[in-house]
Amino acid sequence: MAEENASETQAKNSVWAQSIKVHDQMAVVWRLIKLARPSYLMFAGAILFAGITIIFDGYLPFILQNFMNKQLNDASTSVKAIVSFALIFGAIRIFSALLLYFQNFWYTQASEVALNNVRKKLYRKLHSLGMRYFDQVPGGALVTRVMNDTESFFDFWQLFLSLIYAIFSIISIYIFMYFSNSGLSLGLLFIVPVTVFTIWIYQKYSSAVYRNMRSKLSALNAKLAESINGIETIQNFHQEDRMKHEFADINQEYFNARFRMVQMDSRLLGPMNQLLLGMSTVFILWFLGNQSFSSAVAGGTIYAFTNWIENIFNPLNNVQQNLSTFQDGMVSGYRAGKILDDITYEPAQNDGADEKITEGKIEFKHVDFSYDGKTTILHDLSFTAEPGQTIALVGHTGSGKSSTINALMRFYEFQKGQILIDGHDIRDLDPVDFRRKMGLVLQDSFMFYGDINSNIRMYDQSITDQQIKEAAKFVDADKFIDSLPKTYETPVLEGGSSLSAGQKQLISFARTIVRDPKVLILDEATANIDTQTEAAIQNALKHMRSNRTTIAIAHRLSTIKDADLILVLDKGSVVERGTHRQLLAKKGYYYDLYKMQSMENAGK
Ligand SMILES: Nc1ncnc2c1ncn2[C@@H]1O[C@H](COP(=O)(O)OP(=O)(O)OP(=O)(O)O)[C@@H](O)[C@H]1O
Repeated sequence: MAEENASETQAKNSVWAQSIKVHDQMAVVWRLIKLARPSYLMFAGAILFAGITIIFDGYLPFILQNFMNKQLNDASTSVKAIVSFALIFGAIRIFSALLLYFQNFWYTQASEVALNNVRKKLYRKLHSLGMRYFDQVPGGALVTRVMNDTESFFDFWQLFLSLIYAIFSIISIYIFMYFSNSGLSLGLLFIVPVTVFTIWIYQKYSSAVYRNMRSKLSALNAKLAESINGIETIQNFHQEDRMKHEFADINQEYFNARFRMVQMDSRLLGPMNQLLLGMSTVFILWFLGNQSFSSAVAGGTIYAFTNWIENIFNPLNNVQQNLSTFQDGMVSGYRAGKILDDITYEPAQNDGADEKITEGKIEFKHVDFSYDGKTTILHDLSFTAEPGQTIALVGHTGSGKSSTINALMRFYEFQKGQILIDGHDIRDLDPVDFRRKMGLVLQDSFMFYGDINSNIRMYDQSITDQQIKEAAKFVDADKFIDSLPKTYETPVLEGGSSLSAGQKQLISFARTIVRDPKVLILDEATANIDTQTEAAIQNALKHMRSNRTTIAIAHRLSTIKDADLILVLDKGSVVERGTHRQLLAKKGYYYDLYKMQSMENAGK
């Protein structure tokens, strides 16, 4: 029940469920036009061709009218006159078909180029955003925004063309009709307000139905993502039936929403247009019939007017059928705009920051840190790591160990105090040098699609194969790599699912050490690793730490007994500090922690 409420709340909170204000819609339209900037020239060319096609569409019935009224009624007309008419008519048709081809080709091409640009722009923007942003927006939602939402921009730009096409068709056809029969053309103006009204009504009702449908689709996607991501837990806790029922319920709601949409489209659009077309034709026949009592009405005029009227309704039909695209474009544009306008950037360095890390001395001076600017997580944190020293951070879960690393690595901005490296304010350090000299090894090392080589080299071509082998040897990863059939060329899947947790750790050690960092930051793995690999890892860590300043998060206190300084954290404050011996002698917080772990280990 709680789960159902959660998905309902999610559906209600989705952008689809909320109507977007007219002012915001205009801003989105303007943004979508601006995003298409790299394709302006191609769009303009396609629109120009569309303009010429429109004029031909209006002109052809006019020539036919003249032909029928003059040539066909004139007994003295020559074969030459008829053939030249046919040639002109045929040439215009062929030219118009060619223009249509170029118009479609250029416009679609222009939309593709614009789409490509938007995707690149969004991706670049995501990489400029800080961790704080990713804490707030789920990864699945971002994939939808960069991939699916941008697809609807494509349709939106197509709709834009059909709209321009329809407006210019109507104007041009009315001009031709006016020259053919001014009274009748003015009478037919009634189509314009009626059509605008129909579109308005349709838009008003369909937008609610459409938004409802899209919010159900979002909920359905979310349910699917949840089932795939949580498949292990679902199977483990026998949740399959519950998930199946919940999915079936949301799927049914989506079906119902789609059904309402189809019902509405088929009720409103097609029949309404047919009705209007019928009424217009009746009006033409009535008007010309009436006129024929006072003066002769030529057959060509009737033909031309019925043709023109159809030429007005065709593009209108096109626009109406794509109106749901407008809703799609609005919401997608709104969501993409939110990413592009987001200012949750990575913490910035000071202007002209170019100081380099040379020794690796680290100082925290009265640092306060908060993720959201409201709850302070680290309070008045101070410590110094002299070059080559190892500082260990210990404490219960949630005590602030990872947060200390997050502030030191500049993943998040800290609010108060100072962090100095080699005496320089951390904000004055050259960002490229900073990332290269600070070697971070996380608990969960991410593996990229490629092979072991590329995962160690990380696409830095200045690193040689020899250096990769030396780094692997240094961290004791060479033995397991050499035992694989393809050694360093062994393929690695995204996430490293083909490797064990310990092997991934060793590769990530090699990845860090090959860059020869000045400072090592370790988040000790808590994953269960077999004793042999564990010994290899501990050995590698010892090796890596020698001659490097190391800040290590230690979950097992036995691994940091030799640290130069141990900081015991509790609720973001240092409650004890000293060496292993000093802290044991104190018989305080650390002593209790150590005792507890020793007892746990003895019990195993
Ligand atoms: N990205 C985040 N956004 C907001 N609060 C966070 C974030 N990460 C951690 N916190 C909060 O900061 C506090 C300290 O968490 P931190 O991850 O630093 O603890 P830790 O000592 O590393 O814990 P563990 O040993 O479980 O990894 C916790 O209260 C946690 O809820």
